[in-house]
Amino acid sequence: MQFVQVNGVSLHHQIIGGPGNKPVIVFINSLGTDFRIWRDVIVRLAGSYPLLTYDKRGHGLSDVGQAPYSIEDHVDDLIGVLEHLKVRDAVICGLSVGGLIAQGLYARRPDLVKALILCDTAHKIGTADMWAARISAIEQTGLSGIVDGVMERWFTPSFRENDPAFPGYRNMMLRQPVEGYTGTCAAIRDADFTEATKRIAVPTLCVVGDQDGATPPELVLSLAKLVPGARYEVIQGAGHIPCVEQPEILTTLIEAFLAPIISGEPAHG
Ligand SMILES: O=C(O)CC1=CCC(=O)O1
Repeated sequence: MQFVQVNGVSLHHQIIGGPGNKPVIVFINSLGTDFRIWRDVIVRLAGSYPLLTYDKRGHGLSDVGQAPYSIEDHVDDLIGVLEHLKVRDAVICGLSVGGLIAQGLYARRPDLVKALILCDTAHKIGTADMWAARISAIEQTGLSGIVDGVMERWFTPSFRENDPAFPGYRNMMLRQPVEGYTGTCAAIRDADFTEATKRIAVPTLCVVGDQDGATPPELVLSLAKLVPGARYEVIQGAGHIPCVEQPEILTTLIEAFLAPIISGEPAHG
């Protein structure tokens, strides 16, 4: 178990070593999940790249700290983890709110970022009213009152009906600290990277599940169009969390995106 104290909170993370001449790939999880969602991607990439996963504050085994949060709080934490581990020039792979944190990291500390993988995310996710309604529903009913609606956005009907892993991921959401969850809803509500994304100057892959009910393909395409030269890919047979539902396809896309960057060839959109 690896823990680091940054900005007054203890953050749970995991490093899996890899070749010293390759950049570290840093994975940032989504709202209501912990870093176990990356497991089936990590096992496929292990040995090829150094890999870092962590639980953002209010999630997993990390402390909750003082909620509500801003995206900048989450960015500060990530900077703290990267500085503690002396990681620079990393490939930052963020899912959903993790993608907002990735965009915020690039805006603040481009020196830490070699490339971006923006997975099922956007420059702006949802509306202020939508997030206010979700926070208020949770205050009345707890996470159990919203979990079924969230699962419909996270996973395809086939995964929900047939995959033995589904109940485990439902449990994962239900077991997140309520304050950490609503605190991060507030951070998403207030985040807008529409202007910042236009200034991204590192190779960027935008990828989305074809059945994503939270950040649908059209929204992720609009993100990809904002980022100069970004590559856009749609994963068939996945909802909002392709690292769980289609890890093989996502890993192949990540490897294909990174290969020319690592070998020094130009990456195209
Ligand atoms: O909970 C959802 O609807 C999906 C989601 C939105 C932002 C995030 O990180 O996950």
